[in-house]
Amino acid sequence: MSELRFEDVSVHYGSRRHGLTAVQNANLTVPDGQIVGLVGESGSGKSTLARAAVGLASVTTGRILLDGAPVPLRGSRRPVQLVFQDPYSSLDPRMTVGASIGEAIPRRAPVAGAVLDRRAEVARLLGLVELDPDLARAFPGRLSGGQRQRVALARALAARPEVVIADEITSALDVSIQGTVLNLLHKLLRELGISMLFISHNLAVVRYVATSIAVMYLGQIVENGPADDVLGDPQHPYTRDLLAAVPDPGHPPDRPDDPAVRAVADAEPADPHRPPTGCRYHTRCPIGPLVRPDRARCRTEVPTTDHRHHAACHYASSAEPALLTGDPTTQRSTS
Ligand SMILES: Nc1ncnc2c1ncn2[C@@H]1O[C@H](COP(=O)(O)OP(=O)(O)OP(=O)(O)O)[C@@H](O)[C@H]1O
Repeated sequence: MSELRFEDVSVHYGSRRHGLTAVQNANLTVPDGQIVGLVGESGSGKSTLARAAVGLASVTTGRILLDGAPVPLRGSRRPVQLVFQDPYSSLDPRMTVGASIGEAIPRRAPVAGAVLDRRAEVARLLGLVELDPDLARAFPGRLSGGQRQRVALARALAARPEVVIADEITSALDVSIQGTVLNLLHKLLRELGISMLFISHNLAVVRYVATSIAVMYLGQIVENGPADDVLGDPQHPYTRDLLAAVPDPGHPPDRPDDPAVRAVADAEPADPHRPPTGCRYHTRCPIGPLVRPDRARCRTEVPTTDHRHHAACHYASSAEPALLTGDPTTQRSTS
């Protein structure tokens, strides 16, 4: 069993007065053997949550647990591994692929044959990520982006992790290569029984791999549940907006002459140093006080996440987004 659990995790950067809370009270579970997708726009705190799980960012409050115990961050056993977005900067250009992967293999007692063992282990790891073992002698400069990302994955697997956190690992790749890397991930996790937190700003990619999905906005997880529910019946207006942003030829575009569309489009992006009070999305929300003055509570009251699949919105059950229904005064009130 390998379950990664974030319990009420907050991460604050900088000084108490002038810093910024990049993650606030995040609760998230990556169950054994499952892929959980974490989505949200740039700056929402996804990478910070990932870095906190491996000790690269300090947890200010809350706990991160692996099977109920704090994640080991020191020593040779590193059961949670992070794979970064950029395969160009995550590999040392002066080291061969084999040396890079070999370096990540935990040290064992220095016994005769250990060098050979290590070489065999590097070959096994390259095989796992479907690369030719001869590439061990190559330098990263000779590899394509997709090959580098496979090497980065092999490095993570060298530690025999129980959980892998993949942070935007396909974002820098050509679309044609993204699919093969995603298929490889699927296969590996099934074969090795590894759990995964898969971070992406791209809902279409997350939809492809994840069994459940958490949505982050401005440091908070605003919706969380089984992938089919979150994608098929999104409750939080931010999730709906993310979904609407995924190109869908069968869907009519928003009407730019709609006053609600204009009000939301004209809204200033929120400042993470001074996040909005109440619901953090209220300054951009298409069903909030921006277009519905009677929903002033969104400005002051923090919504709880007690809806069907955990959406932090006072009006989560008001199914139609204002953007698509036009005149806000004719909308059904659910308050
Ligand atoms: N080391 C740091 N010091 C101060 N602020 C930081 C640091 N790292 C990130 N931030 C800030 O924390 C917030 C969350 O950033 P984070 O990188 O976690 O978001 P993200 O959702 O992963 O975005 P992206 O997809 O662009 O990486 C942002 O406002 C960012 O500017």
